[in-house]
Amino acid sequence: MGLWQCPICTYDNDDGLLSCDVCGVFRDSSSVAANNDERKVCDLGKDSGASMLAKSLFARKPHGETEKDVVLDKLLSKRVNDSYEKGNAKGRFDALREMFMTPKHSSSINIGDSAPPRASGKKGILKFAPKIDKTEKSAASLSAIGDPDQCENSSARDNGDASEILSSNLHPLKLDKKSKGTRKMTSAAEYKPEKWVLSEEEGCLSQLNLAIVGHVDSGKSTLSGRLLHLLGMISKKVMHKNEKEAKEKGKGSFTYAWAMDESTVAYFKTEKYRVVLLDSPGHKDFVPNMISGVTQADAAILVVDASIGSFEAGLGGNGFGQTREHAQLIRSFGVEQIIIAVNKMDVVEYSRGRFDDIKVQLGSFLRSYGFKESNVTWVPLSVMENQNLISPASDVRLTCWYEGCYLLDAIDSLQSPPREVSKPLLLPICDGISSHSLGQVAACGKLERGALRSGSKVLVMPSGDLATIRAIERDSSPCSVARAGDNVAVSLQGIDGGHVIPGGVLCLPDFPVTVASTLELKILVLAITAPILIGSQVEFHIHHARTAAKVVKILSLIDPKSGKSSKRPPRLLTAKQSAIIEVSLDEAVCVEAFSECRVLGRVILRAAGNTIAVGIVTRVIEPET
Ligand SMILES: Nc1nc2c(ncn2[C@@H]2O[C@H](COP(=O)(O)OP(=O)(O)OP(=O)(O)O)[C@@H](O)[C@H]2O)c(=O)[nH]1
Repeated sequence: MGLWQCPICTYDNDDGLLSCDVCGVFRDSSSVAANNDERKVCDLGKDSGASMLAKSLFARKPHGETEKDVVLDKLLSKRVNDSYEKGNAKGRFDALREMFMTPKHSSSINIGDSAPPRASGKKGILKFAPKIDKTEKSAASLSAIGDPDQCENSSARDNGDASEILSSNLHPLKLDKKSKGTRKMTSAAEYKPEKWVLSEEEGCLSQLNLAIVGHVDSGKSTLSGRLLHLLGMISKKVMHKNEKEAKEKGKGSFTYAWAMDESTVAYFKTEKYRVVLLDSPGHKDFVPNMISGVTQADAAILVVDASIGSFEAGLGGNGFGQTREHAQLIRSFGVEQIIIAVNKMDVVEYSRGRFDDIKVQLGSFLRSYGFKESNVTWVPLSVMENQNLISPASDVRLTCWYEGCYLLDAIDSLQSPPREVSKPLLLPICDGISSHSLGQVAACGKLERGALRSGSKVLVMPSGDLATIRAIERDSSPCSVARAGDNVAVSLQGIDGGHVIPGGVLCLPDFPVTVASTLELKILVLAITAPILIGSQVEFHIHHARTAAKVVKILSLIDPKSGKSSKRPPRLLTAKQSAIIEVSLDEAVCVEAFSECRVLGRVILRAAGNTIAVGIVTRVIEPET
């Protein structure tokens, strides 16, 4: 069978196909063999422009199945995965869920109680496999997207006082759509924090939310498990059980990884920080969970496998490496400080040459993604042989050339992330847990702004319902006050559990966040193979929310050098382009323009299992009423 090349994405399609298998663009009818299908192509080809191209995406699906159906099916199947493994929540939150959900505990557990929950955390999950370019242009565009000053020049302004706040359905849980007519009452600038908000707890270490990311099998879970073990956070009993089980299954090397999976805690203390680990398995199928986890990260450890071939695979020579993709996603979510843990150095005999080579190769990618050299720390280590983890290395093959810091030292050298304690409360919900029998509801997530304490009244968005904070838990222990930066589980009173959903937000009643389904975005297109068109269906991610969305307008291209918008809107977007587009979401989300609130203004677009663009919200467009 012959081939024909798509004029748009240049993919070589089998002769029998009427439209491009990759981007859906119709084959030029003049070159199609004279058969029955030819008439169909010509008929459809009477339509013109990008909308016709978009239609072709639907035309090739069998049995009337539309592209949208396919996207939604994918979303649904992914949600099934998500429902049992949350990359961001780790043991504490899973424990809460388990306590509420298992009959064994349901009669006795009260999350307001002071007893810490017994946990059985599941391994967090994540993955994705976009092909990402390293060109200077992409770098410039990406930096521009992450730079708030450059965002100011967009047409964007939040719709402010006139915003009507709608309840909405958000994935993965369904919420009845209803308008509460909630209105913004006060501008954030008018917020005056109460005294208790600003009075710091004495002797309390500041919390550092540390994402652990990297290519599949690079050793993330083994590293996390071993760190927790070395720092005394895993009991001998649990370790013994894991060792036994791992040996029985002939997988002795997984002892530490399993310890991480079953750890009762996923945090430890250093001299400077209470560190919460956000473990993120590297398989590409779990990137959505990784995105949710990374939105909470203050800094990250990117684990790379030093073995010959594995490091290269992680860089994506075959198009499926997660090392680069994870690095780029982390950066696009505002994480600036990164530790590169060059693991499995034992496999390469602790070779200095190999370490330097990895530094050169990966370093150039990191720079192109906007990481400053001063914010990147490189640590050669072997988790298996316990070299350079919580104390200086002892193996002479490493000590003979390496004099830098060990991993724990590198973590303590991270700069304390700025905390917006004196701003109005903002807690994006990464997980909601409810027990109908007990009438209790809990929300989990990182406090991004402000503070909360037991007894405070909060607004739960997008439903717009009021609830009262009943109890707060941090690091598996109850506390009366939590502040910006803390990762907490909060039990709520007076609210229907179905309204506390991942992607929702807890905020102050006088400072509700905006809820909208039509947004203007500034995006950087990654190394896609199919162009983005008007009508393209995408999977839209924003903080912990995700929903299907459609590109409804491509407004302008942005010149990577000048940052200026083109006068004429382009018909489609290809790899490495930066553009302003408008998207319409299937479900409304809690959102603010990036210039107003970074954490609610960063977005990622995915399609067919790949990340196709990263960007920011430049304008929240009022939903039609
Ligand atoms: N030789 C050697 N093997 C290691 C080292 N660290 C981890 N491993 C092995 O690498 C394999 C993968 O480790 P994991 O911790 O499961 O890797 P991961 O990155 O969490 O994997 P995913 O969750 O699937 O992405 C296991 O067999 C580990 O025992 C190391 O320092 N040296």
